[in-house]
Amino acid sequence: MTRLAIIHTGGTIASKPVASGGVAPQASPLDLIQALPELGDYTLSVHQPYQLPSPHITPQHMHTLRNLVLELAPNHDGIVITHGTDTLEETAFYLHLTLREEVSVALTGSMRHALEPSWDGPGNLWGAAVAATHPLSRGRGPLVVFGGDVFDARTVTKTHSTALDSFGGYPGPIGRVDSNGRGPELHYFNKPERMQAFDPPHADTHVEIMYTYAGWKGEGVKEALERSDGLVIAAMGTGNVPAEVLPLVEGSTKPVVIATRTHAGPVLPVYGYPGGFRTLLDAGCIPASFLSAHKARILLIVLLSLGYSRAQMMDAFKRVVA
Ligand SMILES: NC(=O)C[C@H](N)C(=O)O
Repeated sequence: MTRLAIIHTGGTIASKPVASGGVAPQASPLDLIQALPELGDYTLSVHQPYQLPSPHITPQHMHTLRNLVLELAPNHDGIVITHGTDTLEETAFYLHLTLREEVSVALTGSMRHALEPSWDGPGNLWGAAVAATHPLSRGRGPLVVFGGDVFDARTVTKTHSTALDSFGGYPGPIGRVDSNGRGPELHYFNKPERMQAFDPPHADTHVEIMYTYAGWKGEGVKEALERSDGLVIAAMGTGNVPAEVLPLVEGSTKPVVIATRTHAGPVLPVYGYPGGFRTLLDAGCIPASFLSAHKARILLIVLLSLGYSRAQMMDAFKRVVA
C-alpha cells in the first residue's frame, strides 16, 4: 500500500469552538482522519509537531517542520502537511527553498472548521494526499492543494480572507485534482522552476517588513534597521518609494530587499527619480524580483542564516525566480 505521512500543525482544519469564544486549533488529528474514509487506502503515519493557529507560526517552526519532513521522506511515498491558511504560503515557500524537489510534499488546510456545514477539510486533505503520493508529482517540489487546484509553493498566495477557493497567485495553478466518480484524477499543466536546495542551520534571524504608502516619509526605517538583521520594503509598482526613504536605506550595512506591494509582477529599474527603483539599486538594495514581500523575507532569513554576502544574496534572489 502507498505510504502516506500526515503532519498536523493546526489552523482552521484542526479547529473547534472554545469556551472563551470563537474557534481555535484544539481538535484531535483523528477527527480529521476519521472524516475521510479514503485514507483507508494508505498506510498512514500521523505526526503533530505542534498545534498552532498559523499566525503563531514562526520561521523556526518552519525549520522544525522541514527537519521532520527530511526524517520522514525516506520511508514514505508522500507527505501531507495540514496548516492554517493565513501563513501557509510562507511555510510552503520555506520548504520550497530548503527541500530537494524529489521530496513529495503537499500542504493544505481549510477555510471552514469541522462544525460548520461546509467543512472543506476532508476534501482538501483528500486532494493533498492524492497529489503528494502521485508519481506525476515527483520532482515538482512542495505543492499547495486547495479546492482541487494544485499550486507550486513559490507562486501561491492566499487571495481571499473567507472564500473556500482562497488560494491563487500569478500565473495560477499548475495542476488539478478531481474525482472522476470512481477515483482521483490528477493532471498537471506546468512544472515549477526549481533551484538547488539551501541547507540553513536555523531560521531565527530577525527580518522585518515595511509597507509603503502615499505620503510615507520613511518613519520607522531607521529603527527597523537598527533592531533587525535585514529589512524588506513592500514598495510601490516596479519597486519605487517616496524620495525621503532613499537616504534612509542608502549605504545600509544591513541588507534591504525591495519587493512590490502589487499582487503580481517584478521590480525593475525603470525609474531614476529619487526613490525610483533605479536609485534604490544604486543605493545597494537587493531586488526581490517576482517575490512578494513576505516570501522575500523568508528567503532573506534563509540567506542570513547561511551567512551570505550581499553579492551572494543578489545572486540568490535572481536564481530563485529564474
Ligand atoms: N483558515 C485558516 O486556517 C485561518 C486561521 N486563522 C489560521 O491560519 O490558522
